[in-house]
Amino acid sequence: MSVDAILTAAQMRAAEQAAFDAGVEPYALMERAGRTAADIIWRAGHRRDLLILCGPGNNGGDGFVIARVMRERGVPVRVAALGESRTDSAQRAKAAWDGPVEDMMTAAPATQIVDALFGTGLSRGLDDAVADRLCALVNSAAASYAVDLPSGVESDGGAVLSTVPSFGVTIALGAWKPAHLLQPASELCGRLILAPLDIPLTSDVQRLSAPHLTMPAVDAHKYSRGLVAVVGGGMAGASLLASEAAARSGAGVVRRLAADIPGGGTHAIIHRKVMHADALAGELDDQRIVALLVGPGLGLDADARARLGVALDSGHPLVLDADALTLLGKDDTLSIPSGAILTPHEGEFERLFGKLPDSKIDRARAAAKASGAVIVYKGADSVVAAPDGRVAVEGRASSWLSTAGTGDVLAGLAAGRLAVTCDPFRAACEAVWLHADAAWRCRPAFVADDLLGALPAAIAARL
Ligand SMILES: NC(=O)C1=CN([C@@H]2O[C@H](COP(=O)(O)OP(=O)(O)OC[C@H]3O[C@@H](n4cnc5c(N)ncnc54)[C@H](O)[C@@H]3O)[C@@H](O)[C@H]2O)[C@@H](O)CC1
Ligand SMILES: Nc1ncnc2c1ncn2[C@@H]1O[C@H](COP(=O)(O)OP(=O)(O)O)[C@@H](O)[C@H]1O
Ligand SMILES: [K+]
Repeated sequence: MSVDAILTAAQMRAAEQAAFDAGVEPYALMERAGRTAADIIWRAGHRRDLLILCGPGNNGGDGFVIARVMRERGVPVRVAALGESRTDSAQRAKAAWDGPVEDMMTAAPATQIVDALFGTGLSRGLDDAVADRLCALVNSAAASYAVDLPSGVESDGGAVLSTVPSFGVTIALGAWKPAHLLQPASELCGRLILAPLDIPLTSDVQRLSAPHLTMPAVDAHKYSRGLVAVVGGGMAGASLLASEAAARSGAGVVRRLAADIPGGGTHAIIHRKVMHADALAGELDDQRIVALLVGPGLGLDADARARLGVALDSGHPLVLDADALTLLGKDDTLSIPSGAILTPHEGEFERLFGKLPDSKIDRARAAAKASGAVIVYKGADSVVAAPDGRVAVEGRASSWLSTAGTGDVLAGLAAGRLAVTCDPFRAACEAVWLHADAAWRCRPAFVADDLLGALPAAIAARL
């Protein structure tokens, strides 16, 4: 059973149903969910007074269980409901709570508030008056907890369907849901805590987990650790950042192929002067290259187009970023080689694949399937998708990453990890993780260059 699995509402319902079919009693599962959530709230809030808001479905049922368990522990608990409990389990949970039930719309505030109004069953936004009341109660509390999901967020896509306050903690029941990691919902969840329910889960969508990296082999040499080639273009800085990241990624050699030779920078990077596409073809005729990065600073002119064409024809495992993606998006004669890693941001993604429907996870997966490439769909939430359907979601990167050049660092890192692992999906996942970790290590207001210095520590932490 994976602690990283991300399930849609339908998959979660199917997992619950499978547990019921295997003999688990539905109400026993609600008791388990409520007790586990209560333990988490107890550890965070102790005996501070608590108001629990219970909705009409099973999320509300969880709320009644939490109320009973917390009161048994001596916490001053009040319960306020929104409508009548409609499911058998929720009715049982309510019947087991022998205290008063207030009306949510008139209940007085409390030091701690628990939102057990709606979870994965939400079908539309909350009515305005209910959403406003939820916001007022959460905003006036010292601590707030959302049970499974903040009420008003759409579980599968992370959309916000009505006004939703920011919670201190969201307790994911049984498994992560896409909304815990996808924006804009993720931002409103606060700290994420998983409450395991011990039921079998299956999903090929996972929360991006910390990679297990290894030291170079005892008999490693620079070529056995992988030669990365980086194709440069009109904007030197971008391919330099990418080359520097590749050089700190664990790869053995980095060779930058561009028309300029920079004066400074890391001397370990080999710069080869390549004035035109034909010369590039000659440089790429080297079987020791195990990862080739094209795109950062490439440019969009005819020469850039010609360099990209040569790179695509080279047969080397590719990482395509930035201008390479823009050129691919507008030139029908170019096609995405299967097995490549593509690292589009939102604009590049749309230029390449059009406006696809559904969640960011669905869009990334559809693009990976259609192109045969690994897609790193970047942004405040980054989704890595493989053509075979595997998906990893990184929902919690530092928003300070939204600065020029950080994407070039990611692309270089992806090329470096590709050279080390020879596995595009794994390399992409490792790169996204290390990039996000390096960003946290840089704290606020860093520039892309600062990420480079943080990469060795990010790697060391994963050995
Ligand atoms: N099956 C079970 O026993 C378990 C369920 N779990 C909990 O159950 C939740 C899912 O339960 P449900 O499927 O009952 O769904 P919810 O409790 O999320 O809500 C569903 C109910 O709300 C109504 N509704 C939806 N949107 C509304 C809106 N905007 N305004 C007013 N009413 C609205 C629906 O018609 C339905 O009656 C999970 O999020 C989780 O908290 C967990 O306790 C695990 C065990
Ligand atoms: N708000 C944000 N929160 C977290 N990460 C972000 C945010 N905005 C951008 N990023 C990350 O920063 C990087 C930016 O890449 P990109 O848009 O290609 O920039 P550039 O081309 O300037 O290098 C990506 O890894 C992206 O996922
Ligand atoms: K909730």
